[in-house]
Amino acid sequence: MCSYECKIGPSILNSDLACLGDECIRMLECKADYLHLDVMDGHFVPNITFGHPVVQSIRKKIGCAPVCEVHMMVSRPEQWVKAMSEAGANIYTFHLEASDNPQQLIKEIREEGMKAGCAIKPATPVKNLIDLLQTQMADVALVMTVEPGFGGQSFMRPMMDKVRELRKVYPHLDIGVDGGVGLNTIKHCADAGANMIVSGSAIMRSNDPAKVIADLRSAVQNSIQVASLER
Ligand SMILES: O=C(CO)[C@@H](O)[C@H](O)COP(=O)(O)O
Repeated sequence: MCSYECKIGPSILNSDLACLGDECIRMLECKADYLHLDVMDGHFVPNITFGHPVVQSIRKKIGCAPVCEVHMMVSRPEQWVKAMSEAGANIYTFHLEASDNPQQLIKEIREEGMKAGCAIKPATPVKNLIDLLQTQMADVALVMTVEPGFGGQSFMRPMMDKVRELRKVYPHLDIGVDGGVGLNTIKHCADAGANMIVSGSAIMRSNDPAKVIADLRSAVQNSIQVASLER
């Protein structure tokens, strides 16, 4: 048996932000496993979204059970750990490129009661992330499959080599992909070994988001099953 499970996390970046709370509820009703909340500061990436006050409002609206990952596309990610934990985030995913001391940051995130995720941009070698994980294990490794900053970009298939490499070294780790992931690209992600699937426009812009989520899930589950049989 494979020891990782498929989890689908809609990115709400491309939703109607005027009704963000309702959009989050809609995604959970469509059987999303978690919500992926894109936090951007206009410095680490050329776009601005929202911070911990909005995360707190979302938490109030959705209740305490649903899992929220905050994807911190910000410089100095260590400065928001406590605030995001108090706002109700469950997974705090920072960018390796943005942190001076990622080992320490992972410890601080856990001390605040959250899971720690570490993301890498397309130009960052996967070796940098593996080196970090060898010294300080994280809970989630997130491979960006677009340049972070905007939804609706094209999937970068060469990033699957990074996912494959991570899966080879860490058979039990939660490995995420983020950017341009939809029904046309999910098989590449699933076959490479990704199990946390962040998908924005493919879900949010569909007339039947529940079906997109179900189809993404079965693609990943099929690959997990095949991988189990090959072992
Ligand atoms: O973090 C990001 C972009 O920076 C992503 O979460 C996107 O928001 C995903 O949207 P799609 O590429 O799936 O439309």
